Amino acid sequence: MDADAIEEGRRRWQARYDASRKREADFTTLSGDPVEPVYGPRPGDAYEGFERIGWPGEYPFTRGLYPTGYRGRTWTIRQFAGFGNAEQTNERYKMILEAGGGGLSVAFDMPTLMGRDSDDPRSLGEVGHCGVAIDSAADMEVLFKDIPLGDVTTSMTISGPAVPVFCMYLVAAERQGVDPSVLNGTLQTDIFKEYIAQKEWLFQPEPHLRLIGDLMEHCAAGIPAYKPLSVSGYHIREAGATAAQELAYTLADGFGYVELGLSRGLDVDVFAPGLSFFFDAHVDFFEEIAKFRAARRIWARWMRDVYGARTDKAQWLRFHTQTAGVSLTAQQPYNNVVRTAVEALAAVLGGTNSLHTNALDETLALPSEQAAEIALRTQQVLMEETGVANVADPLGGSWFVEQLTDRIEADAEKIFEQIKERGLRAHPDGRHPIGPITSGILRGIEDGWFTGEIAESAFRYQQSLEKGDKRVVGVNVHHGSVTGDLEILRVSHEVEREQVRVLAERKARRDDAAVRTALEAMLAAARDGSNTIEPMLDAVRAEATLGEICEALREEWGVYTEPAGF
Ligand SMILES: CC(C)(COP(=O)(O)OP(=O)(O)OC[C@H]1O[C@@H](n2cnc3c(N)ncnc32)[C@H](O)[C@@H]1OP(=O)(O)O)[C@@H](O)C(=O)NCCC(=O)NCCSC(=O)CCC(=O)O
Repeated sequence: MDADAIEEGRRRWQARYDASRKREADFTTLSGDPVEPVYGPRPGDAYEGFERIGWPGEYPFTRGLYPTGYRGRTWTIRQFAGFGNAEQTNERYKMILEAGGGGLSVAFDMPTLMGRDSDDPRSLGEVGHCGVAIDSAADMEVLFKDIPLGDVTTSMTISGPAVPVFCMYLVAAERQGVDPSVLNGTLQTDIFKEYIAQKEWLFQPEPHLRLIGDLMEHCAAGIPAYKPLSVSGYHIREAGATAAQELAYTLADGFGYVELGLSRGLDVDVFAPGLSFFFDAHVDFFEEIAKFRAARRIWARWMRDVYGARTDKAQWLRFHTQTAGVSLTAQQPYNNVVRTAVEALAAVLGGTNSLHTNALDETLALPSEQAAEIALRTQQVLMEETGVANVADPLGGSWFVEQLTDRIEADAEKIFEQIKERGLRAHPDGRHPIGPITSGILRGIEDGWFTGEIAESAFRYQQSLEKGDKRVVGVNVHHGSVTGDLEILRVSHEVEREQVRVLAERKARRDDAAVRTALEAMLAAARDGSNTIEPMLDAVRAEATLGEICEALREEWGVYTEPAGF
């Protein structure tokens, strides 16, 4: 790009920056020297390929979504938490909010993630263990007791049974007297990554996609700020994918949901802002920063050029980041604080919109209160002390980071081609039921391609670790203990007994006939193709349990068994 065009862009950015609201904060270095809100080429210099880098707040958004970067608003500190019953988790949420957490993020226990009630024999031993147990709207009410749902953005990490759990959240809001249309938050929902990596699905892919389409329709029509899909690379990366695979599979999944929305006749400029993303911040500092920058650029280009999005918001890739659980070690666990800080810094330099920092004890158990607090404070140290929130995309223009960004983008584009090819194998006539990327994803799930590719990457990494080419302190180098014992959070089995008892009591009190009628109406909608959300809401209002709703749908739609493969 020639120098004049760069200057014109700078002036455009400056005008938008001047017109934007900034935080009341001291934007100088520790020594008191002023810093600019963003840096670019020296005035008068040309810069080849600058259109790929650009200015913050402008297409292709490589440097961030807002002209102000974090000067307008810092990222959301959103710590993922949940354990035991709704009451215990509610206490933890209040502690997080009092300590300066900016939003909530619900971790559900395994039975809830699988759409099963706490009294299901298959839930035995798991109730309240890796997250909070939620059986019905009544539990959801307790979970958010004294937390005004209209004022706090709430993320819920659930995908198989996302839609019924979302209905419980809506009903809890209704019972607080909050108008659902003002709710703001995020539901994970992303089912593609379940088949690809995390493996927590309820049905075949098609009925899941149908439910997701219902949810997108419902939110686009009536809950404009809510993000019904958090397209997640985190679990793909944690399963062993490389950075480029994480990026490409996740963005492809995002394209799949765009195709789903379009196939339902929704307006891309209306529903696309409801898609947000969730990435892993692993420990290779620069590669991660490059990944985040490439993610925004690829998404904006595809949204504009392939799917016809016209507004900035529909071209924006907004993302939450979690530091890499898989990088934490049980050996010398206090070192995990350092790893997490470095990973969090990469997320921030990559422009994350929201961040979870893992606690040092998470390889061993759910975080203790003390470990959870250190994790939260890690973000606050970055935010308040280091000056990283003063300048947008401070590594933009670094030869290394720009080249890494380009390379990861090119790798991702190659993977999109492979996915499209798989779609054509499934539909050689080019007539795709939902869209070309969706066909490729579904084919890649069916034939185990994604799983195989990830397994291959995980295997290669493990080999290099075992050979000593890759080094991890306390694991294959620098052995020995630097710390004493950790105090681990243990969730008592009493939680399960109590949850089962309360559930039985609630079931005894409710009107069973009303539950049956509501479930029948929901199944009728499932059969006739109309939107399932309203009848599901009625079932939830009647205190139908999560297990009852999911079981009814399982019976209707059948279950999914992964093809065997190696
Ligand atoms: C979009 C995100 C990513 C972030 O939403 P947030 O509300 O926190 O932040 P945001 O939208 O970026 O910002 C809030 C509002 O401020 C505005 N805003 C932000 N920065 C601004 C700036 N500089 N200038 C002007 N406005 C600005 C935004 O446009 C938005 O307004 P408007 O709303 O008006 O636009 C959302 O989807 C989210 O919260 N995701 C979290 C997902 C999550 O927690 N997942 C946990 C998974 S845990 C998991 O899966 C477990 C893994 C495991 O351990 O196994």
